[in-house]
Amino acid sequence: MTLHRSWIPTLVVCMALAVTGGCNRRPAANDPSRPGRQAAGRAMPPAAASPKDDGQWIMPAKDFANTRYSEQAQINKQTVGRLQVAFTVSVGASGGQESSPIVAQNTLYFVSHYPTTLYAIDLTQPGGPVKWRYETRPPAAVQGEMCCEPVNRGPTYANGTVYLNTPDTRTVAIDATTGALKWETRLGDFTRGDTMTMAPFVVGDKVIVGNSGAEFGARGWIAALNAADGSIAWRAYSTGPDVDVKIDPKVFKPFYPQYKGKDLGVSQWPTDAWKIGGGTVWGWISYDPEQDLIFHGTSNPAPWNHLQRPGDNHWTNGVFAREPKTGLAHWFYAYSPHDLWDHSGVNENIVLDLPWQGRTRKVIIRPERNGYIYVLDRTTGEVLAADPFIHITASKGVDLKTGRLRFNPDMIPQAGKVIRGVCPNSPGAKDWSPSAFSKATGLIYVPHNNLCMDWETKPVNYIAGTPYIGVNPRFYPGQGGNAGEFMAWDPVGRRKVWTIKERWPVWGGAVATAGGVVFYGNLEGWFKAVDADTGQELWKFKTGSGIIGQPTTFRGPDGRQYVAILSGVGGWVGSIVTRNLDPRDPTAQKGFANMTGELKKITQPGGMLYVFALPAT
Ligand SMILES: O=C(O)c1cc(C(=O)O)c2c(n1)C(=O)C(=O)c1cc(C(=O)O)[nH]c1-2
Repeated sequence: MTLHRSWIPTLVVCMALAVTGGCNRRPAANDPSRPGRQAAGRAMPPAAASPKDDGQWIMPAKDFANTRYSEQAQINKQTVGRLQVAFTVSVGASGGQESSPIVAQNTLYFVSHYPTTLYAIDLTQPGGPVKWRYETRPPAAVQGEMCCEPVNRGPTYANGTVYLNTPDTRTVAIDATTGALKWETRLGDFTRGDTMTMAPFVVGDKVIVGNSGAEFGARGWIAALNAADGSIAWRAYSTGPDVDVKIDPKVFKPFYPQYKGKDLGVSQWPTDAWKIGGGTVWGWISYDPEQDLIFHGTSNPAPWNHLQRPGDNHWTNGVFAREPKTGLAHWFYAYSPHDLWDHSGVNENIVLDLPWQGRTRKVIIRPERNGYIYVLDRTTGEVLAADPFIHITASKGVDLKTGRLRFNPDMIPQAGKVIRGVCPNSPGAKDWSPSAFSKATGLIYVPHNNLCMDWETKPVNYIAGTPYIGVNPRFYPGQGGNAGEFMAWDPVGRRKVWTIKERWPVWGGAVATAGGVVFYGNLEGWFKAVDADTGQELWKFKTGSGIIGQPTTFRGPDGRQYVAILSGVGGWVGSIVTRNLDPRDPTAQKGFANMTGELKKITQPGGMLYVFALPAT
């Protein structure tokens, strides 16, 4: 663990006070439950987007603001060392387990890797028996249509219904009590590379979902289904004419001039290339109830080989603010216009009110794949800051006047040349693995990577339903040799506060709690609790397989606090293990096999839910 210099005095004081538990008590002014909390000089989500914790965890990101913060504090810095397994449940499938275990009405729900089964676990009974399971049974052929394994990022709960997506593009609504199917809606054609892995996001009476498949030339979209019957309320594409993108000039007011003009989703592409141009919506969605706007990312343009698609490739690799009821876009910002490196822009946008130059700004904060942590004004899409959080060679910063990423001219891929030392690589400084924001510390906890690559472009033809990439990449760890990190970032001071170096990319999510503890897992299978202020390791448990899941924490029917995590290596980073790939081809696993051969010796496939609690007294 590396502690940044400015925090060393605090740590020394903390260590001196440790006997009295001094550092665990926050000053009253910092109490997140205190009225007027926005004025405390630290970032804070708006109360409507992150209401007081009721002990449940009904959506993967915990709340509309995407904080992944729990006010449960039974498990805290003093007690966490006594955490033990309360029960385990087999997932019934191996392959990457990315689902969050969500909790509503004394039932825990999660979705397995393919064959994508939804489980309901009874929390009122000892040992967590399975109440019911719902098998979605996607066709086996879909497994070959997914870039990074047929993973699933979890179910979501609203008003007595559990919603999930299937790899073959169905959104399914299940009665939360009985496990009976309420409705299912098919949204695409997986034989043409249209698939789904993301967790649905419910706002009011709309279930909002998006597709995967940019690596197969799928055209990206986000859609809202009516919760009552699954009918499609609207669908907005990430490429093509304004009418398809749901851009209406009367409503769409982007901050920067490069987003103004008619049908830029057509003109910023070679003829017809937008039809197979990616921009899928496979990541996280957040919501600001004050403005009644959702924020969602769009993935990389297809193919990865940028020589085949001159132009800014609107509206890929950016973030849209949209009305949840109509889908109409209010603003857009592109993190990586004319993407060079598969810097798929779908990471979480955490909704915060941030003290900024003497006033409070309404922002979203976004740790981005290209290596910068962005602060955007969420009312306009203006970039307030874009600070690097890892060593970057691929670009030279973001021009805050124009909002444009400044590519490093020495690194621009050319035909017939291998570009070496590109940092970050294509999974980026941070892939989908979601961060947590703590209302207690005001810090953002970011699971991320430290990876670089060599990149060789080669022409590729589009053949529906087959990979459409056009690059031979080769990945390796970045500066220092550690391929992953887990860091605490101060959004007000705009600096790393501490960081924990991990040998492998950190591919799972994080949870922060009022107990001053942060949880995350690593690819070796260790599930860890660290001190939210200092990063000091407080507890760890070795699960049966590498962890790429999202932890959650909740209050059980017995009044005790529980922490849940799915273990099960896989996803892009772990498919060398689950698919038993041959590491002698350095470009296999889309470049990862060059560095993940050893992972096969360290962990094995296998899916298991682990639920931890303090010993009952
Ligand atoms: O552009 C896309 O459509 C798309 C989809 C997915 C996915 O749905 O899993 C991933 C990616 N891209 C991607 O770029 C990526 O790094 C990635 C990692 C993973 C994973 O589960 O480990 N999925 C995906």
